Amino acid sequence: MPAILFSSLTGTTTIVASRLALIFIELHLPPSFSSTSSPFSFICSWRCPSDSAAPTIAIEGNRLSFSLVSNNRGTVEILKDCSLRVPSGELWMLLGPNGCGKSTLLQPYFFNQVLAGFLKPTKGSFHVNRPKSFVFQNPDHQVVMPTVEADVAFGLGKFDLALDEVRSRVSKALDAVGMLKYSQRPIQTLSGGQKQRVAIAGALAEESKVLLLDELTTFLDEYDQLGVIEAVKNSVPGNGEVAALWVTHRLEELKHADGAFYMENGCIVMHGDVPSVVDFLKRKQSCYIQPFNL
Ligand SMILES: Nc1ncnc2c1ncn2[C@@H]1O[C@H](COP(=O)(O)OP(=O)(O)OP(=O)(O)O)[C@@H](O)[C@H]1O
Repeated sequence: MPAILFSSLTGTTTIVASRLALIFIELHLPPSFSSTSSPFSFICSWRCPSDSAAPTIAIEGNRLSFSLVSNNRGTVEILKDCSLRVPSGELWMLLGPNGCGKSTLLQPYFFNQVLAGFLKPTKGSFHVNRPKSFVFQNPDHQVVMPTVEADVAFGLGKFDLALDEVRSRVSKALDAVGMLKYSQRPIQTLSGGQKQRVAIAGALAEESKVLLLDELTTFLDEYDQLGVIEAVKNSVPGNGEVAALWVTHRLEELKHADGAFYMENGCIVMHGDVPSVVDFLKRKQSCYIQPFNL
């Protein structure tokens, strides 16, 4: 690791350990999972080698199901037969009411089989391009280093890079999220949205091909929300290199996406381009609103 960037390392041992664990996972686990107990563990046929115009699929899931055994409720089905695909170069959003399974669906894509028997899908198969990165809802759970540039450089410690290369990647990533001028700033002086942008820059510096984003803007005001949206859009520039799947509750963010999935009760009940999903959601809302005569 570039020691010069880490010279003022302080506490936050737990978060550092988490980041190191994520690096370990990324380095040691295969990009695909296929449940051996599944009748659906076939190789997905979304990719068609003979069709050169077809987009590469960066994230794909086939009939994923996930159950937990609960002490008082027995077996609880959290995900039921969920299939999805996100092409490279596109940003897709994952929407749905609280508790419908959005975060659980995102997690298997990131953790793969690492938690053996915990977040391993009960049925189904998936594949995610690599490298991939996960950005959490609360940036305080992710940023660990004392300064902005040190935090972005943190994940690069797993590569054997020359210091010049580290500096170049850090600058490029910070520039992409509009944070270059904050390179030397102590992390604790940043707003929530600025910290989120630093976390996204960390993923970009690692040249991640897939960004898994969980409710990035939940704690942010409108200004920071827009900064984060801009950062994500710049990170998925449409050149087919990076794909993002973003869990959100904020319907106004949909207009920034290339497409969306809508979940209810563990199932993906609708997916498509943004106009189709907006239309679907409007029809759903009118069912709630009409009885109140609003
Ligand atoms: N480890 C667990 N043990 C028991 N139930 C769990 C566990 N993890 C998730 N669940 C349940 O699974 C369901 C889906 O949770 P999940 O966090 O994926 O929902 P979500 O759609 O992301 O919700 P929110 O929008 O509130 O973040 C919830 O009912 C949750 O209580």
